[in-house]
Amino acid sequence: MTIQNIIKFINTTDYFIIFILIIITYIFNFYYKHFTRLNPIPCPLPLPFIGNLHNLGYDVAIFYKQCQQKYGDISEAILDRRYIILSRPEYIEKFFDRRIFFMRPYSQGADEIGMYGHGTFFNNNYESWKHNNKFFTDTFISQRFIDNAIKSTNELYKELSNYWQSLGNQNSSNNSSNYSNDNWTLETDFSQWFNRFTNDIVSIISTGERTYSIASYYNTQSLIKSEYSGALVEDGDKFVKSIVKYLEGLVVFAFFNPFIRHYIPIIKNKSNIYLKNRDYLFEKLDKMIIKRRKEIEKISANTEMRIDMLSSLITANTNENDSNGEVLKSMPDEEIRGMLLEAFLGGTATVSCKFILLHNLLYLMLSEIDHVLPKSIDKSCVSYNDLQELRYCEAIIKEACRLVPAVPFTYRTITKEHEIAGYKWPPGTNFLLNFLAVQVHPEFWPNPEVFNPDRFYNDDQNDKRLGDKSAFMMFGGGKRICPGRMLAMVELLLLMVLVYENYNVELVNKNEPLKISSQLNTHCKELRVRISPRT
Ligand code: HEM
Repeated sequence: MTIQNIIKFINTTDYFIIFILIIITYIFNFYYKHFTRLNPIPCPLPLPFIGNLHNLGYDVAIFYKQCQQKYGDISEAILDRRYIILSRPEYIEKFFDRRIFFMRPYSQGADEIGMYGHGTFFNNNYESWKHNNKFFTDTFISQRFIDNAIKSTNELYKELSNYWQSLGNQNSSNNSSNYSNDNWTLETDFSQWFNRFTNDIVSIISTGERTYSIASYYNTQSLIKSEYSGALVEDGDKFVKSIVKYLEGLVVFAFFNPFIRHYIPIIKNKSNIYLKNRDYLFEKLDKMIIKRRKEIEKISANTEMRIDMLSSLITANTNENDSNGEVLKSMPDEEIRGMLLEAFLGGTATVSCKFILLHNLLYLMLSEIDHVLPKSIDKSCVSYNDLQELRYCEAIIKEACRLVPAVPFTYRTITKEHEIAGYKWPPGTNFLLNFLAVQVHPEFWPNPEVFNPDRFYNDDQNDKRLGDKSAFMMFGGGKRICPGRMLAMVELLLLMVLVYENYNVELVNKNEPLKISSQLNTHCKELRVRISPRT
């Protein structure tokens, strides 16, 4: 009997029964594999097809923290694959060994969204990662770039301050008859300003060009418009929104398996929106590269090059030979785009999120700022050395980051057998390093939920655990430690000096919980504050 004849004999009920049998076999196989897996670790029960995706909820980091609370310092979850969740410093320590290059789990989603294999974060090719990482490190840690960042932050702050003053005056003149130029109040959303501020700064440092994104936010709030052309400002607004959207989409591409992304209607639609946003963003970054390439071609050999990462990336290796005398290839545009993308992703929401959560202990913060940088000195001359003296302010930043990490977890995959947390794991096992849970672990932090910067200030506290690098991982660790860490700290300290010295900033709604959510990084959705000049 031919297959066609067999098909003729099968009716609708038979098809239905076959379908049900396939599903039952799949479910049986799924749970068989689950209950006979190597090193079974306590975990929430996964469901066929979706694993533990239904447990993720809106906040991924909270889910991992709950795993620690419910199942202990080692637990596991099935997302696009099995992840072992490590929530104790000793378990994580191994991944911070600077001699080992740990890979990140391969992710088809990261490939689809255009990050896999480029830049550093999702790059598992050691040679290419090393090359790119050196670029980031040279850029963001060199004194020349840091000085440029300080200068640009000062200049941009002046612009921000003018916008606040203008908005404050517009609002106060409407609402009160006895206001004056230095006696105004502005109620506004801090998170919108600083997402844009840090985007503008990272753009200046990375590309030498502004995105005009703070001007764009000012225009949406003000009757008087900024001096920049409408098109530039609109472009800046679209750009910063697209960076934030790209970051938001990363979680869908990193953790949802391809079947769900491609075939489940609501998620498929969302994924398509993120892919469209990727296309816009990549086109924009490509245009920046082409423009700068053309500018560089016109610059004569004797002229000094502008200090920005894009120029360095474009001119890298040109006219140079390797140790064997071979002419080195310059970096392809696709690779440069990957590096720019990571700089924008790393520099936009992470720094701003941290900055806007620094309200606590304002009084102590201000007295240190006034002591190190007396009010009389011109803040636009603040040097890197001055900032290093702000030790209490730095402790505040660290403590805020301990409680609400800007990056609440990271991940690694192993390529050789390793013993971790008392179990032997085969190559290919994926691990989640659960920073959020470790940084409030009661065995390592006394009164973990209490905000107390003294933990990072009092050197003589003699608390051995503070010396344990894996109990506090603001910037991760090992070879893959954040290359933007120095820039991030400088920017945070400088913004603290500039904003809090000159303005009274108070929360509009002191009792309202913070509107934050964590995907791959923590994002502050809104923070309503009341700003007025400090006299
Ligand atoms: C407060 C601000 C910031 C925080 C808290 C932060 C934190 C982190 C953390 C925890 C990681 C993961 C490290 C690991 O896997 O061990 C990371 C990676 C990274 N960060 Fe940052 N970051 C910040 C700002 C920045 C800035 C300003 C940039 C660049 C402009 C940047 C660029 C990167 C890059 C490229 C990586 C990937 C490194 C790799 O995998 O080799 N970050 N960051």
